[in-house]
Amino acid sequence: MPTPNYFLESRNRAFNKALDLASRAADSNSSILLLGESGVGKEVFANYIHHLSSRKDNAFVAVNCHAFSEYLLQSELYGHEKGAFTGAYEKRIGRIEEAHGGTLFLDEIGDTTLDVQLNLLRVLDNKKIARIGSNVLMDIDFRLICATNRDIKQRIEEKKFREDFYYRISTIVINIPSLRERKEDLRRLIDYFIFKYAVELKKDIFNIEVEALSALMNYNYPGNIRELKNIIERLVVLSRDGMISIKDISEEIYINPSSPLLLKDVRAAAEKKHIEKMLSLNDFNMTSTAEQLGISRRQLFNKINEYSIYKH
Ligand SMILES: Nc1ncnc2c1ncn2[C@@H]1O[C@H](COP(=O)(O)OP(=O)(O)OP(=O)(O)O)[C@@H](O)[C@H]1O
Repeated sequence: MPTPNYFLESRNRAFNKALDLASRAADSNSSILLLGESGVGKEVFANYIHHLSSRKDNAFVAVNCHAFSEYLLQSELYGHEKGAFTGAYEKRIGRIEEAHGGTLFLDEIGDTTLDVQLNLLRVLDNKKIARIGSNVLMDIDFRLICATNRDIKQRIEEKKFREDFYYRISTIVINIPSLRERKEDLRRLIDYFIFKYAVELKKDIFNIEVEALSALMNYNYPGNIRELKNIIERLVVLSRDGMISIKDISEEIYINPSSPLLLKDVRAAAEKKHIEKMLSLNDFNMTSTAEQLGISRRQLFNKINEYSIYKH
């Protein structure tokens, strides 16, 4: 198994508590339930736990339960014999069987049906499975880690989640905070992803414009680390002359700040964008740009200085 590549250093109390629980639980065989919004790194945590455990040299098998209909999920999990149903042309090993000796990670467990939950409960109790279309029971040994971004307690109240199954999968519950709740880690995560993509994309990145950094630091990241990662990849791809620029940051990032933006900052950002656009349309001719903007050349010159606008 290759060593996974992720950044788990943190100055946040809740995140460090989650890390501490994960490492203390890693070597037991107890079922772990990871809770947190989409994109906070639940699969990364599951993988981290697997690598800290004595099962690390065996498989880590991840299944996204949300990605399958109930029927296909059962076949994905248990596998099937040739001819078990129409379309089963070949024998197929299920994901649970693949996880034998290792770790099974069931993502979006909150989205499974009561039948799927009941079957899994039996497997956990009996430690045996049979492929669909076969009566042969096989002994199976895996460590279960589940994750969800749903409110499971509410699903139980709605009778959409079996309470007995919930207790079975949640011996250890780990809450992973959203990125908004761990702002103190944001700067180092930004640097981590810039470095990661600079290496991957073979681009030298020397600097990040102050405005770009401040926009990234103020955004609220509803998609959490997944969103941050995508934004930085895009910025590194688009970077020129080793510089990450505010120009490549989409508007959406300004309009969803985690803390309210001052009106003067919003005004300044919009003004800067518009001046840049007009300068570029006028091929950086100061006289015609100033004329079209309805300001004097001197005022335009001051704005260019104030907003650090460069000709590219
Ligand atoms: N600590 C981290 N270091 C590096 N990359 C990370 C980290 N946490 C998350 N990521 C990256 O962010 C993305 C989302 O992470 P992951 O799939 O683990 O989140 P999730 O909580 O399981 O999301 P979902 O609920 O949507 O399944 C992945 O590309 C992952 O590699």
